[in-house]
Amino acid sequence: MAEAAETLDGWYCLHDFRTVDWSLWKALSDHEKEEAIQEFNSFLTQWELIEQNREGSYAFYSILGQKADFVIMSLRPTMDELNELETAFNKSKLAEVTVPAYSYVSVVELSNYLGSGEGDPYAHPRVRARLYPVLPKTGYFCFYPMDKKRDQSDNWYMLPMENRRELMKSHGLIGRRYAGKITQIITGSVGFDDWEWGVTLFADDALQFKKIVYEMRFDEASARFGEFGPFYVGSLLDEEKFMKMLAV
Ligand code: VOV
Repeated sequence: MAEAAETLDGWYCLHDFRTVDWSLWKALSDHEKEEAIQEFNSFLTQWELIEQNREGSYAFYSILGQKADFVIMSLRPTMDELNELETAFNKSKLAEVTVPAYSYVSVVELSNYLGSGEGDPYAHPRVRARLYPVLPKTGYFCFYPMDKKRDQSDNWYMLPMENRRELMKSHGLIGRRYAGKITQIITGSVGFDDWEWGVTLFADDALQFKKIVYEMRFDEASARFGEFGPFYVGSLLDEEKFMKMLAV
């Protein structure tokens, strides 16, 4: 049996994609619309406070195309907290006019392919900053789930550790060329959701998503072993932009 990579696991993660039912939204009175927006803004204030207290983090983006209208990505120390957050939103006035479009459950993950360093990795400030991150508020967001292949001839899980390490090293070198342009959050989802990882990318130039994903397609770790789910891409939202989006 090939040696399993060891993972360091950080905050739990929920990507919650919603579509607005515009007919329902338009049918609300101005007062009801105002109430729904105020209630949602109070969620945003809560999430910001939690982020400032380093008890979790969030990202709020509109989604381009027909797959969804917006996404709330949330990080919390436990799945229970994510469950509470999701239920609280579901009970809100705004949720009444949205339809669930897609969701993804995972946990922030780092592997030991490129070494685990000295001592307790969970005590290391640089590791902690990656396992318990403040999600960037860049202009653009991209999310997709992915697997590593388990075919007869190309089975990632049957490769010796040493080979996988070499492949991840090459993957990491490509990634490093995007330093300052893209921040990646890799979340593991084996046992939690339908794919093995969630890939969330943040950038101020949306074109960099295309560039990195394309470049990685030529790298063996992705070229031979990567299998990909649906892609979601969109722009940063805040109270003001969301109000503009909802204005009818
Ligand atoms: C933005 C840049 C970037 C950088 C610097 C980077 C670096 C690294 C390193 C150093 C490592 C290994 C150690 C660790 O930290 O876990 C990883 C790990 C991983 N990556 Fe990555 N990745 C990037 C970006 C990046 C992208 C764009 C993708 C999607 C691939 C594509 O084809 O669409 C991806 C995927 C992954 C995955 C699924 C894993 C886990 C694989 C596993 O088998 O465990 N990743 N990644």
